[in-house]
Amino acid sequence: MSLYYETATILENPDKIGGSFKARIFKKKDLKSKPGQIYALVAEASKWSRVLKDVIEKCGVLEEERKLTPILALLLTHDLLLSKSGVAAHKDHVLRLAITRHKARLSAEFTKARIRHGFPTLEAFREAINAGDLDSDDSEEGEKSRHPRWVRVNTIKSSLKEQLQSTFKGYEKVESIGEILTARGSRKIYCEDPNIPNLLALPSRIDLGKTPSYTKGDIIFQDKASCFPAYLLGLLEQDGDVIDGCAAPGNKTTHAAAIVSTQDPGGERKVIAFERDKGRTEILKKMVKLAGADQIVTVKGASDFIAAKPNSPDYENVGAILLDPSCSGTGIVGRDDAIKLHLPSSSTESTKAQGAGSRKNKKRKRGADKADDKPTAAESKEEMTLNLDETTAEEVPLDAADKLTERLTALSTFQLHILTHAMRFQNARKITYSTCSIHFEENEGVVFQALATSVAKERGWRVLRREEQVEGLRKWGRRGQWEDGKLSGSVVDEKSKGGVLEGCIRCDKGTEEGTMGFFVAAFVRDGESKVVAREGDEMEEDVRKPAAPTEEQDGDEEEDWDGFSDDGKVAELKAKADEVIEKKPQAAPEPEKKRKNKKRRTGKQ
Ligand SMILES: C[S@@+](CC[C@H](N)C(=O)[O-])C[C@H]1O[C@@H](n2cnc3c(N)ncnc32)[C@H](O)[C@@H]1O
Repeated sequence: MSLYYETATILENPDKIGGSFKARIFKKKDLKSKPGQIYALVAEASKWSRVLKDVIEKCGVLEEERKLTPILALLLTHDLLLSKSGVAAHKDHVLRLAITRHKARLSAEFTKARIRHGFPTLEAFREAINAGDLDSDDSEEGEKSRHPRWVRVNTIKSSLKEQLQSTFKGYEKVESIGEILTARGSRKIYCEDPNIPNLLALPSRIDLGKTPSYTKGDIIFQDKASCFPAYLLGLLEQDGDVIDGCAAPGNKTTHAAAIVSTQDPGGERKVIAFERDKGRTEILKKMVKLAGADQIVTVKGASDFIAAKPNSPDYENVGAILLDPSCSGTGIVGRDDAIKLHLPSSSTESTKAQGAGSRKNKKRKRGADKADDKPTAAESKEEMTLNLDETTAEEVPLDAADKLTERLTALSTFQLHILTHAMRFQNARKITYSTCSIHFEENEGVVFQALATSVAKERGWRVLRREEQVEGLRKWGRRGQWEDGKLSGSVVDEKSKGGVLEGCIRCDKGTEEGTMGFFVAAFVRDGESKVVAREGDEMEEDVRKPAAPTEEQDGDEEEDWDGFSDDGKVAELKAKADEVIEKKPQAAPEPEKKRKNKKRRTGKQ
C-alpha cells in the first residue's frame, strides 16, 4: 500500500481506533511507510489545506479522477506542488498518474491563489503558511482549541533572565494568557505565568524546536499543569531526598531536580526516579542528562516503585514523594489538537469517492474501476475539518461505556495501591498524587479512598489544605469536584469532604487558561507517626484490594522522542502504553545498593 493509501486509511480511521492521530500511527503494526513520514505528510498538508482545497476544487480534480477521494487528492496535490521530492510513488503508480495529469492546471490555480493572498514568491507564501498567518479560525471554538506553547526554563542550566535576554530577545511581554491564546500566527510575544515560577506561555505556532536553548536543555516544553506536582510539593531544604515513583519521560523529575538544586548547591540531596518500563527508562535517562540533572537524579531504571521497600536505608532521607502514575490520559491535549484538514469537495453529485486506502480500495486500485460504492461518511461531507487529535474519553462511543468503567476501575485500583505504598515510606512527609485524567474515579475518588486506608490513618496523612499551599497554587481557582454515587459513604468523612475537595487542584482542557486536563493533590503528615511502615505490608487493610490495571495509558507528555519535550516521542510511548497489560506484578528488583546516608534527617522519625 502506498504512503498515500496508508495515510488516508489512518485519517479515516475506519476501525474507530481511539487515541490521537499520532498514537494511531504508532499503533498500526503493518505499516509499509515510516510513521514519521505519514505524520509529516499530514502535518504539512494540513497547513496548506485551506489553500489546496480551493485549488483542487477549481480544477475539478475530484470530478475527473474517480480514483481519488478528497483526502487522497489533498495529500497528492500537496506533494505534487509543494514537496521537494514530489509525489512519493512510482511514475506509473495509479495515484501518481491521477494527480500529475492535472499538474499544469493545479500549478496555475496555485499561483493564482498565491497572488490573490498577496505573496510575490512561493518562499514568502510558505513562510506565512508556516507562521499560521492565513489561519482564520476566529470562532470562539477555534480560540478554545488553541493551546499555548508552554516553556519551562530549566534553572539547572539557565535562568529566566538569561532566556529572556537570549532565546526570547525581541519578544514582547504580554500580561495575559488570553492574549497568547488569541495571538495570530507566530507573533513574538510571551507571558510569564502567574502561577508557576520560571514558566512562559508563547503562541502555539512559535517553533522553538531548533533553538540552541531547546536542544541544549536550557528550556523544556512542559504543559503548565504538568508543572504543578513538583511545585506543589513545596520542597524545603529539610525535605531531604525526593522520590519520583513514576518518572518517564521525566518532565516532573527534572522539575523537582531543578527545585532541589536551587536549595542545595552542595549537591547532597537526591531525586530518586523509578521507572518500570525499560524503553521509557532510556528516554528518562536521556532527558535527565540533557537537563543537566544527572548529578541530582538517580535513575532506578526498569524498577517497580511498588517493589521498593519503604524501610530500606536507601530511602531513609526521603522526605517527599512525587507520584504521577499511569492513567487514562483523558486530559491530554495533543499538540496536533489544532491541526485541521480542509478537504476539497466535488461539485457534482456524480463523484463517488472510493474508500481511501482501505482493502476494498486496494482491490479496486488493482482491478476494476467501479465507482459505485457509497461515499464514506467522511467523504460525503461537502467540507470536512478533521481534528486530528481525539482524546479517548470523549471519543468513547456509548456502546463502549462499560469498557470505560472497567478500565477506570482497574486504573484507580492500581493508582490507590501505588499511592498507599508511597504513604508507607518511613520519613516521607509530603506526597503529590497527580494524573492527566479528567475522571473523578482516578482523581478525587483515589484521594478519598487513600485517606480512608489504615496506613493513611495510622501514619497521619491528610490532604494539604488550600491555605497551606505554595502561593502560586493557592490562588489557582479550579479545585476538586465531587461526583455523587461514585464512592461509598463509608469512605468519605462528610465533615472534612469540603476541605479535601478544596485542597485538590484541577485543570480543565479547552479553557482560557490554556492547560491540559489534569489533577493533583498533595498529602502531608504532621507530628510523630506511631506506626512505622512494615516492610512487605500487604493491602488487606486498605479499602480495596490492589489489582494491576488491565490497560493503562501513560499520559502526560507526549509522544515521539525528538528532543526535550512534552510533545516529543510520546505518541509512540502512548501507543505502546495502550498495549501495556499488567498481567502480574514485576519481580522485586535486585537488592538496592545501600547509599551512604550523608545526611540523616534526625528530626523526622
Ligand atoms: C504518566 S507517566 C509519568 C510521566 C512523568 N511523570 C512526566 O512528567 O514526564 C507514568 C509512568 O509511570 C510508569 N510506571 C507505572 N507504574 C509504575 C511502577 N509501579 N513503578 C515505576 N514506574 C511505573 C509508567 O511506565 C510511565 O512511564
